[in-house]
Amino acid sequence: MLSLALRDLSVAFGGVHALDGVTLEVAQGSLTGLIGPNGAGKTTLLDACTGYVTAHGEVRLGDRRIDGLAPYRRARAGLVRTFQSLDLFDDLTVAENVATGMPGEARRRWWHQLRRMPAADTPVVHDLLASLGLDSVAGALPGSVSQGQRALVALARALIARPDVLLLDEPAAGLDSHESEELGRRLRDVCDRGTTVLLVEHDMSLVLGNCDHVHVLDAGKLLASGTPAEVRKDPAVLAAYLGEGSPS
Ligand SMILES: Nc1ncnc2c1ncn2[C@@H]1O[C@H](COP(=O)(O)OP(=O)(O)OP(=O)(O)O)[C@@H](O)[C@H]1O
Repeated sequence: MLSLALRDLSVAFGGVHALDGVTLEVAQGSLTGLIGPNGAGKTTLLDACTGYVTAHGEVRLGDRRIDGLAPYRRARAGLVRTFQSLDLFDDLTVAENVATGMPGEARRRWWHQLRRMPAADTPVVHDLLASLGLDSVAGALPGSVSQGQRALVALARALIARPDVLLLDEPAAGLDSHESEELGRRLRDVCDRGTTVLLVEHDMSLVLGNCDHVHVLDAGKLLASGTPAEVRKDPAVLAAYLGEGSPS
């Protein structure tokens, strides 16, 4: 379990300052939300942390500065992310999808030690599926399970790499309110088991109902930070959301 700290992080796309000097911390072991209106820079912040865009500024995982590392090295260091589109493999089962997230070394170890047992059949995959309530659909194809279950499969595929810090990009997109509540409970559980989580989300109930702390971005800048109760009544946050629906 590690913290994630960003210092003066900036990203420009031509003349667009998608991120403009953002400094914030995701405390070790916390479920932290990152919200903001469309185009605020939330996905760009995840891209900058994971090395998918050129950024200036510092990214620290615990005590280690990682902003100079290639994306795969940041993942190896313990920083793992999901993407807005779930990008599950339609022709692989739920368990096989999750196994694709296993670090190559772990996959090879299982493969050799257990007489060529496929990674998807290993206890580590099935224990993770069980912890997320997916054991009954382990052998199903993603197209035959609910959207809520697909979101959990994407979460499991990220968790199988045993990240210290997990970045989630709109995991509740397309979920109904029951599925979103279920996801919130699962995310709390993930944190309680020792993973630090940064949650980018438009679903305000999910963020304000479950997060320990919330950061708010607007036009590439950090607008506010605080507990859900503090952020909910912050006048600057309410103003930023006018016309998009208040975060209350
Ligand atoms: N590859 C790119 N090239 C040019 N501009 C980009 C690129 N990616 C993002 N932008 C711009 O950067 C700004 C921030 O975009 P970003 O996708 O990070 O916002 P967001 O907060 O994640 O939005 P949303 O909630 O709609 O997903 C926007 O003005 C966007 O148009």
